[in-house]
Amino acid sequence: MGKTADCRGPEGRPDPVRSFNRWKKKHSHKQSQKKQLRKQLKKPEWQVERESISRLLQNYEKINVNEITRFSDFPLSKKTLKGLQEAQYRLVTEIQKQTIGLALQGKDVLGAAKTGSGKTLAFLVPVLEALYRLQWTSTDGLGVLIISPTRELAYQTFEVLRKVGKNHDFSAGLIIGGKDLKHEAERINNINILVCTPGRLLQHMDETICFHATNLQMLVLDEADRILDMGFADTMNAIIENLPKKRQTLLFSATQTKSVKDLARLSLKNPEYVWVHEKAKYSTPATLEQNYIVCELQQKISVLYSFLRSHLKKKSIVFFSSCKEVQYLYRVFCRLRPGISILALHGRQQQMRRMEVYNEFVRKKAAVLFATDIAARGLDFPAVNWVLQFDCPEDANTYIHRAGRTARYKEDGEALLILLPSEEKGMVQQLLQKKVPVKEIRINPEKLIDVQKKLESFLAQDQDLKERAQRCFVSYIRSVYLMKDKEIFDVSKLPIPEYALSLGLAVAPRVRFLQKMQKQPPKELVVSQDDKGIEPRAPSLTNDEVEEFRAYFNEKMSILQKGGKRPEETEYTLAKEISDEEEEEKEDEEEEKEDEEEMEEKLAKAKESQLQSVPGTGESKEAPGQFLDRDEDEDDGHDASFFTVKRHNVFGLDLKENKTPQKKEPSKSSVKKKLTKVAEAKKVMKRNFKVNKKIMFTEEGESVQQWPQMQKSVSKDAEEEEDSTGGINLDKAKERLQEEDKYDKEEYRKKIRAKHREKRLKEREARREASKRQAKARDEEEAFLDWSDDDDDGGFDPSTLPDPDKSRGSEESDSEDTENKISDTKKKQGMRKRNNSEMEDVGPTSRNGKKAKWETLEPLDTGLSLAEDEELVLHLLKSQS
Ligand SMILES: Nc1ncnc2c1ncn2[C@@H]1O[C@H](COP(=O)(O)OP(=O)(O)OP(=O)(O)O)[C@@H](O)[C@H]1O
Repeated sequence: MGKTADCRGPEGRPDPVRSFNRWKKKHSHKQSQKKQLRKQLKKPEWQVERESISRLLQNYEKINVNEITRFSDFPLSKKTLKGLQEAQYRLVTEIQKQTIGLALQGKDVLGAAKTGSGKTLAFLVPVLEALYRLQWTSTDGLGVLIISPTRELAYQTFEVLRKVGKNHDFSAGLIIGGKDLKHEAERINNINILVCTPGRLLQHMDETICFHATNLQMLVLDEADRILDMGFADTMNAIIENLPKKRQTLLFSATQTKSVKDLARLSLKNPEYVWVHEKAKYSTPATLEQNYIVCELQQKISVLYSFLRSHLKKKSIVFFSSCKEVQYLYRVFCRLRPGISILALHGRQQQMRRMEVYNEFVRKKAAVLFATDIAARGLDFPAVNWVLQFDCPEDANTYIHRAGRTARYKEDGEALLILLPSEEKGMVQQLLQKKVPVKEIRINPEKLIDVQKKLESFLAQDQDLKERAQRCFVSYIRSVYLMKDKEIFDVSKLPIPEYALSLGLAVAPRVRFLQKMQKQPPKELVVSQDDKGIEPRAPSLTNDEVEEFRAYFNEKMSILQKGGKRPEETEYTLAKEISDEEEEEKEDEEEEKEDEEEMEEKLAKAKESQLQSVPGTGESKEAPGQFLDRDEDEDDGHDASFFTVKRHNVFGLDLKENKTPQKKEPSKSSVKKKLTKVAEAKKVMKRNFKVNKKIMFTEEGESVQQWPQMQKSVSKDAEEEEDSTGGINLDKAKERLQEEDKYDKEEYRKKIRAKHREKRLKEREARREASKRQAKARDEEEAFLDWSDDDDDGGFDPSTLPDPDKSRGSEESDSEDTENKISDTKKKQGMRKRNNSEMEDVGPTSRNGKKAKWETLEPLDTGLSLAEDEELVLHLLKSQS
C-alpha cells in the first residue's frame, strides 16, 4: 500500500514521472545484474571455480550444526550437492549433521553412531569436498585413501562414491584382493580416491613400483575399530608408515575404538569425538526388535530349519561362527528344500562368486543368506527382515554389527540370537551392559521340525557330504575352544556326541585337542575368577611361545615366498558358499595360501591376548571381534587328519603339558634349534642312530651295499676327520659331494663308452655278413652277364629279365669294404671270357655302361605272363646248354 501511495500525485492519481523513475531504477538494477552475470559467464571456468571455492571456505567457519537439516545447508560444491540430490539424499542424518561440518573444517574426526545411520556419506561428502577445494586432478595422484575391512564393504563404499561423486572429475578406484594385481598396478597411479582393503593396499605399496601416497590429503578408516584391532595390526602399521604425517584422518564405526594407543598410531591431531548415540538409551536402532532363544546345541539345526519354513516370504541373514559350518549347512539345507532360496557368502569363495552372491542377495526380495562374520560389518543389503545369529557372537560388539544388517535407516527389522544354556548368562549380561535390549522368547515345541534323520540319510548316501559334516563339527568345536571369553564359551560343556548326531554323523569325529584338554587339570584351562577382567584368549601364552609361533610362521612364510607365493591379504575375508564343484576345487587349491593368513591372524590374536593380560598397557578390554573369520582359513579340509588340530600348541594348551613352563630355556635358543635342520641332524648324529642297510649279492657271490649308497670317492682324511669331530662340517661335506659327483660322472662315461663299443662291433659283424651274401649273389649275376655278352645273334633278349642292377644299386652305396670285397671276389672267381684290359677299363663304369645299353633296348613283348616268360627262359637256357 505504502508504495502505491508514493507514486500518486496530489490528486490521488498515479504520478507518471515518479512511476517512470521507479521503473527506470529497477530496470537499470536488473541490467547491471545481467551484465555482471554475463561478465561472470565470460570468466574461465577455473576462475569461477576458484571464486566459489573461496566463498565455500569462508562459509566453513560459519557452519552451525543446529541450523542444519539438509545437505544444502552445508557449504558444499554444486557438483556434490547435485550428486546427492540425484541419489535422493536431501535430509541429513544425525551423524552426517554432526561430522560433515567438522571434517570440512579440516579436523580429524572420530565418528560413532548406530548401525545403518548413514556414516558412509558422513565421510564421503568431506572426501569429495577436500579434493574439490584443492582442484585435484589425475596428475596429482592419490589424494584420499578409504580403507575398509572387507572386500564387499569396500565395493559397497565405492559404489556409493561413484553415485554421489559422479559430477566431479576425480578418478576413483577399487583395490581389493582376488583381482589381477598387474591390471590394478597399471591403473593405480592415476587414481585420486582409492577405496581398498588393507592387505591389497600394502601389497601395492610393496610391489607396484610407481605407487606412492606422498600427496595424500585424507585417510578414512571405515569400521575403524576393526581395522585397528590386532587382526590388521602389522598390515596397518606398515601402511601408516607409508603415509605422510600431514593429512586429515577420519575414523568411523558403530562401535568406535577408544584405545588411546590406536589413535596414537594414527598420529591424530586434537581429534573431534562425535558419539551421536552416546546418551541414547540403547546402542542399537530403535526400530530393531531383538530376541533370543535358548536351546541345546543338538537342536539348533532343527530350529533353523523350522525358522526358515515359517519365514518363506522374508529376507534373512543367518550368521555362523565358521566357514565350514556355512559350507556344510548350506549344502544340507539346499537338499532339505525349505522352499526359499538359499545363498552363502564366505571367505573361501572366489572373488567373482562373492560378488555374484552379494549382488544376488541385494536383488532378492525373499531369500536367506548363510554367512560368516565377513558379512557382519557395514554391508547395506536392502530390506532385510531378519538377522538370525545361529552361533553366539564372540562379543557384544560383534552382536551389534551382525544385528545391524537389518533395521537400517528408519526401516524395521528383527534379530534373533540362538544361545546355548551355557552361553546365556554371560552373553545376555554383556549385551545388557552394552545397552542392547534383548528379550528371551521360547520355541514352540510343536512347530519344531526335526531334520536329524534326513541329514543322516543324506550322509549315508554321500561321502563328500559326510566329510563336510565332520569338518563342520571340528570347526565349530574349535571355534568355541578359541573364543576369548571363557565365561561364555566353555567347550567342556558342549554335548559332543549329541551335536555330532544332529549333524547327521553317527559317530563324533575325534578331536585331539579336546582329548588333551580333558587330560589336563581344569585350573590350567579356565582362568581363575580374579583374572577374569583381563582374561586373554590363551591365558598361558608366554613370550617364548609367541616367539616360537612367530618363528614357525616366518619359516612357513619364507618357504611360501621361495615358491613364488606372496602373503595375500590379511583382511578378514568374506563368508562362503559352494555352488559348483569347479569353484570348490579352486577354493581347495587356495587353502594353503589361506592357511598362511590364518597363522598371521592367530599370531595377532595371541599377541593381543598377551597385551590384554598385561595390566596397564592401555589396551581396551573390548578389543573388537578378532576371531571373526578365524575358521575361514582353516586347512583341515585337505588333510586326511582333519579331525586333529595341527599346531595346537600355538594356543597354549599343549605347552601347558610342560608342568614348569616358566623354567624353560630362554626362548631364542629353542627357536633357533627349531629353525635349523642342521642342528637337528647333529642332534640325531650324536645319538648314534644306525640306518638299516640293504645288501645284494652278485652272481659271483660278492656283496654290494645298495642302501645307504656307499661313498666311492671318499678320501681317508675326510672319514677320519668326520669321526673325530662327530658333527657335520658343511664345507667338507660339500667337497666330498663334489668328489662323489665327479666319480659318478666318470663311471657313467665309462659305461657309455663300453656300450658304444659293443654297438660298433655288432654293426661291423652285421656288415660282414651282408657283404658275404652280396658277393655270392653277384657271382651268379656276373656269370650270367658274361654269357649274354657273348651272345651276339640276339636269340634271347635279357631285358625281359629283372634288372639285376636295380638291386645292386642299393648295395653300391654300402661301405668301401664291401666294394673292395666284391671286386676281390670278381677277380678270384674269374671272368673267364673277359680279357685283362677290359677289366681295367670297365671296372664299375663298364657295368654302368652295360646298364645304359640295356635301358636303350626295347623290351620284347612275348604276349605271355611273367610266369610263362620265366618258363620260356628256362626252357631256352636248357636248350642252349
Ligand atoms: N541422508 C540420508 N538420506 C537418506 N538415506 C540415507 C542417508 N544417509 C544414509 N542413508 C541410507 O541409509 C542406509 C545406511 O547407511 P550407511 O550404510 O551409511 O550406514 P552406516 O552407519 O555406515 O551403517 P553400518 O554401521 O552398518 O556400517 C543406506 O541405505 C543409505 O543409503
